[in-house]
Amino acid sequence: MGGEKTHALLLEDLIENAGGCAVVDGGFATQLEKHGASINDPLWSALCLIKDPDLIKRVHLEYLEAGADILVTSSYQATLAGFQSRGLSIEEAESLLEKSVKIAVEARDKFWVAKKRNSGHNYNGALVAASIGSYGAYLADGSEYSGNYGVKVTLEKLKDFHRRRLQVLVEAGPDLLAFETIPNKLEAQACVELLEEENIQIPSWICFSCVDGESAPSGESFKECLDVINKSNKVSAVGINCAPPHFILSLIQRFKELTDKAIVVYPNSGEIWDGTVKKWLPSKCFDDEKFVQFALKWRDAGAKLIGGCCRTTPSTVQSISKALKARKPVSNIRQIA
Ligand SMILES: C[S+](C)CC[C@H](N)C(=O)O
Ligand SMILES: N[C@@H](CCS)C(=O)O
Ligand SMILES: [Zn+2]
Repeated sequence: MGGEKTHALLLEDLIENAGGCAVVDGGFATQLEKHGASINDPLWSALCLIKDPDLIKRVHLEYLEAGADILVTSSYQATLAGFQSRGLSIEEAESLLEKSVKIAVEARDKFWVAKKRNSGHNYNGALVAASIGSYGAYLADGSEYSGNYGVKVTLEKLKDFHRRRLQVLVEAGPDLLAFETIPNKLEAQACVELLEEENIQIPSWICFSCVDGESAPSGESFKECLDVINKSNKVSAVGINCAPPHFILSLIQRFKELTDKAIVVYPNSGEIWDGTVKKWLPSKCFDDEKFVQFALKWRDAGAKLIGGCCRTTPSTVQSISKALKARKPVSNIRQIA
């Protein structure tokens, strides 16, 4: 069996062992802020890789305790260019990227060793997904929600932007890759081409942002976007993250028509990010109870990976996990070494 097959099975096994639908963690940056971290900065949550790595580990452990089967790393807005513009060397920047994966792996291993000692727990051995935030996240101008990168941003430029970060993250040993808040077809294409060109052997998901409930933020249809992704077997799952929960059900139904890949959804609380003032604005917001009602519908509509994004917390994930795993047969509990 080739390495690629083994790695792809890791995600499939997790979904099966979770009872048919695995739980992704919740708002990572949100939880850092709950603990007092100040991330109003061009590096956003990645600032904590420099300032407070212990807090990153603490937040990962909180999401594991809440029942997350997948931890998404702190690298969403961690980029080589971003770190270098703060005066760090390329070596230091690469080492911070590597650290984002190592911290999550350490948290996962520590948690699992402790849980394995007690029989009767209902946890799965979690996987670590290295976050790869969109180019718009790096720009820090709200363009991960507009998809408007301007005419100068070509396919090659996007591939150049992502390539070295992708290589460093993969070398650090995550279980999978999570492309997040991709706002247009061009960037989806760049991600797919990079996975092929770099011959990446671990599974990945590509998640789009969405601001109208219908299309990618750029206005391009999800059919166009998914046609690009469907061509590659390097992508295991596709979906939506950091969009309002009330958009999700119909998007899952749409995606089911457009792809055979697993569907992953982890929406935000419904608040809207204002990229100019760098604040979450209240909108049609949803509490944990409502989020869970939605999550059950998303599961029934065929989503295989469900979690929360910005403004959701460990309490949201705990509620989702309890609800989604209520039917999980005891014999299915994953016991990996
Ligand atoms: C997912 S958004 C809230 C992340 C922050 C944004 N890229 C910014 O830096 O303004
Ligand atoms: N993984 C990132 C996504 C931001 S949209 C986070 O949770 O902070
Ligand atoms: Zn988010």
